[in-house]
Amino acid sequence: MSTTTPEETTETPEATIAAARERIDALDDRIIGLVQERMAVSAVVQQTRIASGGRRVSLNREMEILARYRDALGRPGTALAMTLLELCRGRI
Ligand SMILES: O=C(O)C(=O)C[C@]1(C(=O)O)C=C[C@@H](O)C=C1
Repeated sequence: MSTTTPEETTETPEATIAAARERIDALDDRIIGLVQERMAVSAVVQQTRIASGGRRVSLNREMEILARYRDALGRPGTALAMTLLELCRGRI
């Protein structure tokens, strides 16, 4: 990651924005890949629990996950965790 600021370079604002957007796009690609990986791992947990007589959903575990995201990211973190959980186990 570059640590130079626009003031330290002769880059135009347009070039700085374009370069930063490329990094954002690359980060978003990685985030989407991680979400898809999370969905696959979550499916293994859910299928294993169902196959052994349990329920698809574990509310205690979801409370832990919500708290973790809230502690790290504040209130929007809770919303993000809820969206991730919906992607991973569907709507409840
Ligand atoms: O950890 C589990 O027990 C899971 O089933 C995974 C997971 C998740 O995606 O994080 C999905 C559904 C459950 O309600 C809780 C958590």
